[in-house]
Amino acid sequence: MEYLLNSEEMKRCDLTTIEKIGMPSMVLMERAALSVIEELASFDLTKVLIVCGSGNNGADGYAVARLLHLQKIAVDILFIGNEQKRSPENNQQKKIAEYYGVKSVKDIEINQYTTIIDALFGIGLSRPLSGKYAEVITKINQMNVEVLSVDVPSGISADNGKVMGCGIKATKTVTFAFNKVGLVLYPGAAYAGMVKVKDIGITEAGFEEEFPKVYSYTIEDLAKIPKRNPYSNKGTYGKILVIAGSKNMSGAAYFSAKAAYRMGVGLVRIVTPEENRQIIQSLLPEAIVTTYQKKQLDGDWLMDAINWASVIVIGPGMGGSEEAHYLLSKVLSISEVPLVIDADAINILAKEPGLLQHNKQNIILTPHIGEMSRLTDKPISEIAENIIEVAERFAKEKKLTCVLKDARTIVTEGNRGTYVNTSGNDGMATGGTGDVLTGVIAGLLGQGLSVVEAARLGVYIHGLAGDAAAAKKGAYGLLADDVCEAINDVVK
Ligand SMILES: NC(=O)C1=CN([C@@H]2O[C@H](COP(=O)(O)OP(=O)(O)OC[C@H]3O[C@@H](n4cnc5c(N)ncnc54)[C@H](O)[C@@H]3O)[C@@H](O)[C@H]2O)[C@@H](O)CC1
Ligand SMILES: [K+]
Repeated sequence: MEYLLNSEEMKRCDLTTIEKIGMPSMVLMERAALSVIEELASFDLTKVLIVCGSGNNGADGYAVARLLHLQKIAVDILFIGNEQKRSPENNQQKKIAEYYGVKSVKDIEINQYTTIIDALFGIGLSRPLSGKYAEVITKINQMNVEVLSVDVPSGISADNGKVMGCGIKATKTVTFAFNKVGLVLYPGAAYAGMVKVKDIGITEAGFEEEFPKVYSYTIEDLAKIPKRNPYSNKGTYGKILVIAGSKNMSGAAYFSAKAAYRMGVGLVRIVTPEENRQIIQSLLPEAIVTTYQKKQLDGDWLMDAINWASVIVIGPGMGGSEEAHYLLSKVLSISEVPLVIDADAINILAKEPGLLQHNKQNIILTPHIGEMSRLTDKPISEIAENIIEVAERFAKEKKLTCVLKDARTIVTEGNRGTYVNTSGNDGMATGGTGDVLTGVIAGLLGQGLSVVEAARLGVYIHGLAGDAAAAKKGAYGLLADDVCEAINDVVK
């Protein structure tokens, strides 16, 4: 697990470390500068320019300049800011750098530098950039030179990854103590380049009682996958009912069901229109197939299927027909088991939110941004820009677990910690991968994970499977089936 801090949380942690724990600010800064030097090993240091602002991010820049200068590396400092507004540490670092004879310049000479170090703004950025700051950032971005950003690419909000007017496009960002939300969410993640989190002596002790709200998973979290039991049978690992597919649309049911099997469940039963029987049975003979015909929905078969299941997936490829509507309303009103609601079932809910009145607080809803836009009546751009807040508010209001799918998928119950997923790649932006996700989540539910844990871990595993598949086949031609097949590279 990795915490993702916002600037307020990081500032509080800095302050506690300095004032309560007693670690001197200048010691932290020296370690910060040394960690930047370590990460410069792969850069061409023939001639380095360090752009410094007037706060403590700029102070880090002066310290890096001095350390490089003392290693006999040619380095210039360009100060952009207000002399009167320098922080105490900035003044002190400037004085030390000047004592050792580090050179300052007044402007950037194009084509002179092989590396630029960006120490204009870090977590202290508080408003959009304009004037001389915007000018220098635009100039740096236009130069064909590698850039290392100190802590945060200047102009990117550490809170949410938004570009505040303009932002440095870094090759690498060296961030201190903990990763930041704004380096993980887009567009910030794209501006940050490769992100390295460096220990500078600030630890979780600095959180005191109040831990950061947002976090991500790392490979160690795979230990949360339930262990297999040597004394078990196929009923032990869950009975998953997948209500999916419509006439001419059988793939979604197949992907969801197959992913659940790949994730380790014992039994999967697919409920789908009669037209899909043959194709599903030949694609996935392991599945039990129950089919229905138009206008033949009533009857014991549906109750039997619902009562049989320990987990239900509903929606993939189901369409918006009367039958789909009937199935969803039945499941929502009768079922007591965890539900994964996706795709067409989400669109039905968007039109008829009253169907959620029977919500037994065991629902995982997995909208992508377009579906969330239909659910909330908000424009897609507004959702993309406020992805964490939108997911949290929706989950809290509807009392469910929301999996808001995007390049960085959010998983939240609304009031506790919020998960931001960092696994996965752009190859997964292809038809069917969402169906695979429902199967992975259902598989984890079937093996006993809580609703929110299955959602978080499912999203993480699904992304890792996408990464494993892309490593083998490349991102361009990735198919949902490749992601499905790669689940077992992740879960062994
Ligand atoms: N001892 C410490 O406090 C440590 C601080 N560290 C560094 O310090 C940074 C935080 O320092 P600060 O809190 O001083 O913040 P910054 O250095 O990020 O910037 C703050 C300054 O920029 C001004 N500012 C904000 N937005 C502006 C805008 N749009 N246009 C013009 N001016 C603007 C603020 O008024 C303030 O003067 C971290 O990102 C990190 O790099 C690290 O060295 C770790 C230790
Ligand atoms: K910076």
